[in-house]
Parts: sequence; C-alpha cells; structure tokens
Amino acid sequence: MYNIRNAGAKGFGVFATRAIQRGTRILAELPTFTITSDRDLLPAFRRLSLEARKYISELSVNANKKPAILDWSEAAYHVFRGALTTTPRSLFSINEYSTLLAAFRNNCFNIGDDRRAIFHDISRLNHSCVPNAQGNFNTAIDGFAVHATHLIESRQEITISYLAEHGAVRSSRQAKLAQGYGFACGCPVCDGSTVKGAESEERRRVVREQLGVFSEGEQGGREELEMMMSLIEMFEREGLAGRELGTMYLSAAESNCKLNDPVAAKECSRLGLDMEQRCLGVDSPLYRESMARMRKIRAV
Ligand SMILES: C[S@@+](CC[C@H](N)C(=O)[O-])C[C@H]1O[C@@H](n2cnc3c(N)ncnc32)[C@H](O)[C@@H]1O
Repeated sequence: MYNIRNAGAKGFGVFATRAIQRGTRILAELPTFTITSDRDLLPAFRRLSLEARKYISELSVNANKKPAILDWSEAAYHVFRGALTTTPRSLFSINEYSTLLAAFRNNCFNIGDDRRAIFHDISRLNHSCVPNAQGNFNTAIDGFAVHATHLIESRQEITISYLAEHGAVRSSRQAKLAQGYGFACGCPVCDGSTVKGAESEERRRVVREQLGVFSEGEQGGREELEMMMSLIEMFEREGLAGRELGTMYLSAAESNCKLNDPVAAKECSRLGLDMEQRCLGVDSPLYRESMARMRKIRAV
C-alpha cells in the first residue's frame, strides 16, 4: 500500500503505491523500542539487533537542535554511565551518543504514560499542516496505527501532523515546527502567497479571535455550543479530518442533549463516531469509550 522513498528536501517520506480510501488502516506498527527517560536510551539501544541499531543511527537528525538539546557533559554522563553498567564494557563515543539522542528526539512519538517510542516505518512520515493521515496509539494492539483521513491518490505522499494544536495560525505552527524539528513547513496552507493559504489563515484567525472573547466571558449552554460549531466548521473547511474533529462533534452531541435537542445530538454523535472510527479503528479502546459516552446520552 505504501513505500518509503526520497521526498526531496524533506529526506525520506512515505508514499502511497495505490489509491487509499479514507478510513483505511495504512500501517500498524509495534515500537522498535520504548523508553521513559533519556537515561534508558543507551541500554535500550544496545539490546537491539545490529540491523535495528543501524537503522536508528541513520534516522534524520535536526541539525539546528542538536547543540541546544544536548551539551557535551550530558552526553559524557550517559556514555560513561553506560560503560560502567554494561557487559562487556564498551565505550560508546560521545559523538555517537549525541547523534543517537538527537535522532531519537527527532523521530520519537509520545505513546502515553510518559513513554516515547521509535517505529520503523512510522518514523519516516513527514509533516503537513493539512495532513491526509493520522497516527494514534492503540492499546489493544500495543502499537501505533496510522489511518487515512482523506482519500490518498496513488504516488501521493502520506503525511501526518506533528502539532498538538491543529487549528493554529501560521506563525504559531511555523514557530513550533522550527523549534521542535528545525524545518519550515511548505505545505499548501503555509504558503501565504496563494488564495488557499490566505483563506486558510483568515479562517483560523477569525476563530482564534472568537475563542479569545469566548474564554473571557462566563458562558455555557447555547454559546458554548455555538463556539464549538464555529470550530467544527473551521476544521471541516480546512480539511482537518482527524480525531480532534470527532471529539468536537461528540462534545457538541452532549451540549445538544443538555439543550433538549435530541435530533441534533444524534446527528453530531453520528458524525463524531464516524470520524473516530476512521481515525482509530473499531478495535481501539478509545473508540469504544466514545461509543459508550454517546450511548449514555442515548445519542446512538
Ligand atoms: C520523523 S522525521 C520524518 C522522516 C524524515 N524525513 C527522514 O528522512 O527520516 C522528521 C524530520 O523530517 C523532516 N520533515 C518532516 N516534515 C517535513 C516538512 N513538511 N518539510 C520539511 N522537512 C520535513 C524534518 O527534517 C524533520 O525533522
């Protein structure tokens, strides 16, 4: 369904080898390894097969970030600590360790419970502010599952968003990407010179302003629902079809229920659960939790 190949200035990337329908599970992977603290990186790395170690050493590194995240003394501490606690005693060079940690931080995913993990193929997925796929950790398979959030054409690049806040304005997105990963995003909505880019920015700016006014006042009930519907509309128009949109629809279902509108509650519940199913898969405990939440308000 996909292959990993050169993606130009982005390094490697993941590409569709055939058309992929919305909601398809593109890949599900168990972590190559998981750690909860940087301290565990070297021991975990050493336990890997030679092939896995080679692969991880070759993952992309954010050159801008390397000196900032890791000073020499930090690297030296881990290297010497490792040399004293492993058998046979071997000294990993400080430079090698520094590169390993930078590669780890640049490619790891947060998978909950303070755990960070590297995945073989998923770590090759590049970022877009309007992605066509989304990855979520699925505890039922103890792995990360990536689903298509849009129809993906054959040969098109498969992208996810690295950002936690998907509806953010351009300057905020660019700052986070530059700081976290050291690149300037060139996706269609980051290009302010196009009509698409300018319209997207305006939509996001307007909703941000509304949110500011909303959070200043003591509002609930109908106003809260109206704010949620504005956010939903912006996400829909931006093509941000991930779990966040599903969650917003589920909250709107609950608000409609409180406001005694069972028809609107059912419609929001249907849209939210549909979105969650496409992003998570029916085997995901998160999807089942959402289903239970909607059953509780009799919206399914
Ligand atoms: C998790 S890795 C993705 C795979 C990576 N391209 C590779 O060759 O292994 C993250 C790195 O990929 C690059 N990258 C991801 N998305 C990008 C984008 N939209 N534009 C430019 N570079 C990007 C950046 O170097 C980033 O630090």
